[in-house]
Amino acid sequence: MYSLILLNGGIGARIGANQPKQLLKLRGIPILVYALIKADRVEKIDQIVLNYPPGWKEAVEEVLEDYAISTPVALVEAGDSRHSSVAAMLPHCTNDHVIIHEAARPLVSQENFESLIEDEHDNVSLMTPISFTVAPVDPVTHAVTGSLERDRLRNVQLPQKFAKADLSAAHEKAKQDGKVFTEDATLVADAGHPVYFIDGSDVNFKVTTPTDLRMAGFLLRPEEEDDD
Ligand SMILES: C[C@](O)(CO)[C@H](O)COP(=O)(O)O
Repeated sequence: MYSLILLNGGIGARIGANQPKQLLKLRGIPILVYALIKADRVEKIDQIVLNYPPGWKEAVEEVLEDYAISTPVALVEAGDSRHSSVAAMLPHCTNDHVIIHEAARPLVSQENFESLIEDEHDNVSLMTPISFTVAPVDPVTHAVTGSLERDRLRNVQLPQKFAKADLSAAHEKAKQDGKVFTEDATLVADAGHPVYFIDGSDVNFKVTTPTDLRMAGFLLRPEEEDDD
């Protein structure tokens, strides 16, 4: 069985709302609820560890009361970084295998979770091929400093699954080395544990900007409004 670490602790500054973006409503439902509902349907997830931005515990508790999520949910206050949040949530996980997802990806599907679980490897991330070009640059001088081979790059998505022992050891190592990562697949791989990717889906994008918010509202099918 799997514990789901559901990252919900950001304040979503890039959206410019007066509340964390994951509490904003899309088609009448808080963004956070879409991922909760999908995870709740996955038979092999028997625990959800959910964090909340400091000061927003009651608001998140109200959301949980309003939607009938049957999987037990443990609430943990978010740290001041993604690293510290994941590290603080890990000890609450009751299983040896964990899945990490983020509330800001409301278009995740039940199949996304299940394809990870079905994969034979312990440490696996959804990823998609890149359809554009990524260039290394010097952000100060605006000089282009090289080139990257597109076939050897992937857009890292969540959800991801990990052996809890590998994830804990990798977090400890990153802390000791003073290294910062923007997600956990590269953090675990950097610590020397094998990590693999399987195909994600373009639809499972992260809602970061006001434009993303509009696109997500457009793509969320009315069928999903009936799920609560
Ligand atoms: C985890 C992530 O969504 C992978 O694509 C991304 O790195 C998150 O970035 P953020 O700046 O923490 O929103």
